[in-house]
Amino acid sequence: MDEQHQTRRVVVKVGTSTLTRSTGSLNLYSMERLSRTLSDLKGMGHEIILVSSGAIGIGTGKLGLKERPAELRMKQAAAAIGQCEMMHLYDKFFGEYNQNVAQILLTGDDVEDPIRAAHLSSTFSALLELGCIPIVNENDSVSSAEIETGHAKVLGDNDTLSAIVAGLCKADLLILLSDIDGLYDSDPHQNPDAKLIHRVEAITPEIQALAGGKGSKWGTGGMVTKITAAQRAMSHGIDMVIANGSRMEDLYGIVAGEDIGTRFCAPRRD
Ligand SMILES: Nc1ncnc2c1ncn2[C@@H]1O[C@H](COP(=O)(O)OP(=O)(O)O)[C@@H](O)[C@H]1O
Ligand SMILES: N[C@@H](CCC(=O)OP(=O)(O)O)C(=O)O
Repeated sequence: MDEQHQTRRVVVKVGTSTLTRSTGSLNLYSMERLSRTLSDLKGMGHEIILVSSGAIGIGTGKLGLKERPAELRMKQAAAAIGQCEMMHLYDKFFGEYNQNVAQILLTGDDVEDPIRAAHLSSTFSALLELGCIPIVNENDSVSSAEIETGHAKVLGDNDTLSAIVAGLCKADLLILLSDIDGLYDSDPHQNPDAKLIHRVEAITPEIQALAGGKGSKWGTGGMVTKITAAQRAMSHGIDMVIANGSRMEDLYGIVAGEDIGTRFCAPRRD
């Protein structure tokens, strides 16, 4: 069977910058195309798990606030409002393509505790067996560690969470959709001559040193958390690709193994 037709278990992570516009309002176009493309990939026989950020951003937009709230309890409240809205929209968009979605909200404790992690892993496999698309986010409204910076924490951002989920689900591939084409040799928002790196075979200190912070007021973590996620995915034998969420059609080529974005290549498992 060639790679084009091989069934693959794919975790796709989408960032706030892809789901919301710079004004803070929802990017419905992007959400619809994401839902359609993932539904189509599933129709092609792939198993899909979506890790979606956006709860705080969407909640902030729904409340009509100009900025992400600074106060923790307000961020958690915004997450509770935004998560509900986000799942409502995913249910609607995926539903248009006859796909059932399921919500999974996680904290660091859930993935660190071996019993909870085992339950989680069985739930994922049951959902996939039922033909569902699980949609995962951090449980921001019950855990402060995930949305505060500077804490000792297991999760802390959805890039890391998506790599943990990929490991738990024994995925074949992790794709991080961002507002940028991949890892560059410096932050393109600071250096217009920055060059895209197509393949990374190992996370060296040189690669780590390339990563800068977030690109927009809605994002968190920037490339630093994406490199950490790559390291974790590779340690599970899973390739990770960073690609631009503004070109959802690229997902077909990435799943088929084409040279799109930046591919972090895990050592072969066989
Ligand atoms: N070396 C680099 N290559 C690419 N992007 C970088 C680099 N260093 C920092 N960045 C920044 O990382 C941003 C993407 O991360 P982030 O803002 O957290 O978005 P997301 O919501 O997709 O997680 C880019 O917009 C870019 O400004
Ligand atoms: N869990 C938070 C997002 C955390 C996060 O990592 O955001 P992002 O950098 O946009 O992927 C939320 O749903 O708002």
